[in-house]
Amino acid sequence: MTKCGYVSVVGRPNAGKSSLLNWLVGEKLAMVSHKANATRKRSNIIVMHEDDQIIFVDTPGLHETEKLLNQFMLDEALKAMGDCDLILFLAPVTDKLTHYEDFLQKNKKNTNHILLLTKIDNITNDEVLAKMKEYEKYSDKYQAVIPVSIKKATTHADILDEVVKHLPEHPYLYDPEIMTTETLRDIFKEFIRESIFENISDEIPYETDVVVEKVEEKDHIDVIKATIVVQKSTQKGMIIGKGATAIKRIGKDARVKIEKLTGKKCYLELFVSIRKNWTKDKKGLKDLGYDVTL
Ligand SMILES: Nc1nc2c(ncn2[C@@H]2O[C@H](COP(=O)(O)OP(=O)(O)OP(=O)(O)O)[C@@H](O)[C@H]2O)c(=O)[nH]1
Repeated sequence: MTKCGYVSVVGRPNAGKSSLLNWLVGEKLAMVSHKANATRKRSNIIVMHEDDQIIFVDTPGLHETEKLLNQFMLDEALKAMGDCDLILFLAPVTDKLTHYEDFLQKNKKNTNHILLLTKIDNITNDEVLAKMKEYEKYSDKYQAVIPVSIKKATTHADILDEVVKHLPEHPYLYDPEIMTTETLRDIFKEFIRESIFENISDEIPYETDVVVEKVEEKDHIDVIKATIVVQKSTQKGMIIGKGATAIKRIGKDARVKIEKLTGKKCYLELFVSIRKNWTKDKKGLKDLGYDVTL
C-alpha cells in the first residue's frame, strides 16, 4: 500500500520554507524573498518519493501582529497546522529556542512534527551539533531533527525518507504527474509579487497585491495582463518609478521567471491601480481573494 498525506511546512518568517519546497520539488513554484513575510496564503506542492506521495503545504510565517492582512496570514498557518498528518517545523540554525517553544504552544493538536534546522551553511559543524544538543531537551516532542542547507546539500532523500515514515497508508490524493495544486495564474501572480519584493524597498511590497486579469496561452507565447494593486497614490508613483524604470524592471524580472517555468516566451503587460487601504478592511481583503473569517 502506498503512503500519502499532508505535511505542513511551518516556521517563523524567513525561515526558508518556500526555498526548501522549491528545492524538494526541483522546480521554482513558490515565492522566495529575503524579506520576511512574503508568503501570504497556503499552497500545495506535491512531491513523489519512490512510490509515496507527499503533499507539502507552504504556509505564511508564524508571527505576532495586529494588521488584518497579517492576522489572515497567521490564521492560514495555524489552520494548516491543525489540518495535516505531519508538520515540518523549520528553524534557522542560528535561532534561539524560543521560536520553537512558541511553535509547541501553537501546535494545539500536538500533531507529529519533524524539526528541520535550516541554513546550516552559515555556521560550523561543531556549532550545528551544539545547537542540536540544545534542542535535545525537547526530544520527546519531535519525531526527528534534521540539519539542512539548501545551498550545500546534494540530496533530499534523508528528509523525504523521514517524512514518509510518519504518513498514513493511503492511495494517492493527486495525479502523480502534477507538482502543485496552484493554477498557472496563481504562480504567475506570485512571481510578479516576488519581483515587486525584489525591486521595491520599504513597506510598499507588503501593501501591494497582484491581480492576473488575463492569460492567453498561445503555441509559442503566453500573453499575460496583470494589475498591481496599491493602497495609495504615492505608492503608485513608487511602483512606476521615474520614466517607468521601476515597473519595467519588475516586469522584466517576472517575465524571466515565467519563461523559465513555462519554457515559452511571455509578453507581460502590467498596470497599476489604487484600492484605498485594502490591507486594512475585510472587504478590501476579500475582493483580492483573501477569504477572511476573522
Ligand atoms: N544561507 C542560506 N540561505 C537560505 C537557505 N534557505 C533559504 N535561504 C534564504 O532565506 C531567505 C528566506 O527564504 P524563504 O524561502 O523566502 O523563507 P520563508 O520561510 O518562505 O519566508 P516567509 O515568506 O517570510 O514566511 C531567502 O533569502 C533565501 O534565499 C539556506 O539553506 N542557506
